[in-house]
Amino acid sequence: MPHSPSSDPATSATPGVPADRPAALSVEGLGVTVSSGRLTAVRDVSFTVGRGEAVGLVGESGSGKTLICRSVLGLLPPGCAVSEGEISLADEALTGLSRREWDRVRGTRVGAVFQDPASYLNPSLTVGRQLSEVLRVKLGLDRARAAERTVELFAAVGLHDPAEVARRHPHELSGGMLQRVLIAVAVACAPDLLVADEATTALDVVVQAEVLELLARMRAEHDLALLLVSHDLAVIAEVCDRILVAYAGELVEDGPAERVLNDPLHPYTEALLRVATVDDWERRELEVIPGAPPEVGARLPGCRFADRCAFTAPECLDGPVPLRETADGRRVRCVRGEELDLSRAGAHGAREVAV
Ligand SMILES: Nc1ncnc2c1ncn2[C@@H]1O[C@H](COP(=O)(O)OP(=O)(O)OP(=O)(O)O)[C@@H](O)[C@H]1O
Repeated sequence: MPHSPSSDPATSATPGVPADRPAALSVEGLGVTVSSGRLTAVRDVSFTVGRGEAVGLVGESGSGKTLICRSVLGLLPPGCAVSEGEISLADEALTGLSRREWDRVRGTRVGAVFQDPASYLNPSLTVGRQLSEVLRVKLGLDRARAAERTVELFAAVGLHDPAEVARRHPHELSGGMLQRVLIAVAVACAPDLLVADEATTALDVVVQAEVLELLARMRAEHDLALLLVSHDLAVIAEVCDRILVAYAGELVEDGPAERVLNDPLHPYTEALLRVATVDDWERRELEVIPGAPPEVGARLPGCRFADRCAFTAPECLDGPVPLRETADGRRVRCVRGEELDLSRAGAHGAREVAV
């Protein structure tokens, strides 16, 4: 059974979470340093994912998406660390957990699926054995019950002939099958939250659609919250209720998917959507917006997007720009956010975009 929130869950008072949903995940003022603390790669990141909600995280390469996900999973690479902020599940603070406590939380409270499933599986053990071990260690099932449950879970993620699949080693399975195995491992202990970082990127279009459908089904059946990172805006648009836009290590926009996609408030979001040709979902990847984001850790006088933005005014350089809430409950990190009408035909958020 999924865990239920404690008596004092984060609630609708938290920006971004709909009134009827308690938060499954809250991230408050997250900062992440890289290069052994010398550079700040993620700063002032605050967001929530409500129970059963699917939240997409988008942004150019290097904007900090993976560091944010790995902070939530307690899996930052060597040399990287959470330097500021709080991360909590509905009823449990995660910041500062010991390695042992993280091992308990991962799998039971939070599951993860990444781009390259093979690298998260042991090549010398059958996939059935690997899932059975998780069930025995995390849920205390005995050998027979764990083996039985493994086959049930493989069937639940749509693997045909699950008993036979359980006897195979990772190299005997296709990429789509491996991703289903990893999803089975990730949801085996009924976590509240699944973090999927480019989980469908390496799959062909048909298998990608099947895996997305599987995630949607898991979410509906188990009230699972999803934090989904993808370069593919079509994937985000299809799956997510809400979209977070990251730029240069900060969140610059947070709002309902439909509003963010059709009426963006931040010039970066508008530029991102335009280069991805919002109406043309066949183009799978975001193209690069002309110009370059600031170097990791660069200290700038104001908005980090200012030198690529067509709307920069003197006030944009008057100190760090906070992520502020708008009248309609969205959030934007732009001093001119509500004054600009970016939905107008012909509005251009970024300079020098070839038309
Ligand atoms: N292990 C590391 N050591 C040093 N710098 C790192 C490390 N991991 C990430 N960074 C830096 O932190 C910034 C954010 O990286 P991150 O991987 O989170 O970006 P991303 O948005 O996920 O990019 P992509 O879409 O390419 O995966 C990048 O500039 C990156 O160079």
